[in-house]
Amino acid sequence: MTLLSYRRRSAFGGRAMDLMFGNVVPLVLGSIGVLLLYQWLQRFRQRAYIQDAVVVITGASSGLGKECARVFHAAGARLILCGRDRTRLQELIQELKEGADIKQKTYTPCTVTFDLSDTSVVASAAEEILKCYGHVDILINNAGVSYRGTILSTNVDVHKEVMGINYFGPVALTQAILPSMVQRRSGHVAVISSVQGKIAIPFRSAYAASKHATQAYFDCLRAEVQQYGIAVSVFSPGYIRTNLSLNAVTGDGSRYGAMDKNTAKGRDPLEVAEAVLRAIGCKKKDVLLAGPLPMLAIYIRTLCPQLFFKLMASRARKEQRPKDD
Ligand SMILES: NC(=O)C1=CN([C@@H]2O[C@H](COP(=O)(O)OP(=O)(O)OC[C@H]3O[C@@H](n4cnc5c(N)ncnc54)[C@H](OP(=O)(O)O)[C@@H]3O)[C@@H](O)[C@H]2O)C=CC1
Ligand SMILES: CCCCCCCCCCCCCCCC(=O)OCC(=O)COP(=O)(O)O
Repeated sequence: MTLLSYRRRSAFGGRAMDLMFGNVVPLVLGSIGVLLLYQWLQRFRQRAYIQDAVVVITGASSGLGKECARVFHAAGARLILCGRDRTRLQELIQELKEGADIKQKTYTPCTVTFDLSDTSVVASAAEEILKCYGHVDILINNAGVSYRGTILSTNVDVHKEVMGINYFGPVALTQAILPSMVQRRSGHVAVISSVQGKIAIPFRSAYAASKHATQAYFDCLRAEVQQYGIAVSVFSPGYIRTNLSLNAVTGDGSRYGAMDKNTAKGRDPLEVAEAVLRAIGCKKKDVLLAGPLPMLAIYIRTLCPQLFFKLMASRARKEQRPKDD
């Protein structure tokens, strides 16, 4: 290497170092700073959105609804807890009071008890809800029931019962609360649907149908009420470790009463509730809270329906075999 080429090279290296420390490093550090600031602002906005907000949660007496009550209470929301069993709701309020963080401003929740399957009482329940704080900021339609059975052995009344609780109940409650949100030009309606609102699997006809109807109704609602400043979030979780399978109804209307393996191995309801809180805080519209397999199933159903139908038919044959035997 000649002296000249060595000098040229070291001059080039020097310029590269100048460029690096003069432009690239400040640019990278600046971008990281902007990103962190953006994240901090997002978190601040999410917290401010929930703090003092009037939040209604249906099905708050157990499972996901109970955990939603915990996380929204801890975040400073003014809760109105709904369910059919006043005693269980009062027990939850006691638990929330005892576990409250003294650094966070929290409110003692109100309760409104009613049966969602009886649409004739939903309007008066909504009035009672609206009387608590004069308005509702966030309505979380969480209450629901599942079903297990073959279509051949299922009474039509069971389909009506499941549709009543999972679909007509939330529709009636939402429509009773909506006018007050429209009047205020503000509000947020959320619903806990399911992966089964996007794909239908065998032996869940009544449940999957009710969740597909839910997805469709709330998608229409989102489009219609955005102009009034009202947000709509649809959540589609996969299996969650709750009493859902125990409380499921069967084809003859009796309680299924067993803890399914998939439910027992499902996600922790507290973790799901935290994801619901975060997503509502940033007004997410459609939130899938499921693992890779249900996600893959949704893609296959959309992009390659013939394969999905084959897979489901084979699943139906396999699952039915032990029962037939
Ligand atoms: N667990 C899971 O794997 C998944 C659940 N989901 C959905 O999450 C939601 C919550 O279910 P989850 O917590 O798992 O199940 P749980 O059975 O633990 O809770 C269901 C809740 O709904 C309430 N409820 C049921 N029927 C009625 C009714 N007729 N009127 C009023 N309230 C009623 C129950 O209240 P009460 O005390 O009065 O019985 C209970 O609080 C449901 O919509 C479910 O479809 C979605 C995906 C997966
Ligand atoms: C050749 C590629 C193979 C890929 C296989 C993909 C097909 C896998 C099927 C997966 C089905 C997932 C079903 C998930 C159901 C679910 O999470 O439901 C949530 C619930 O609401 C639970 O209610 P349930 O009453 O059924 O417990």
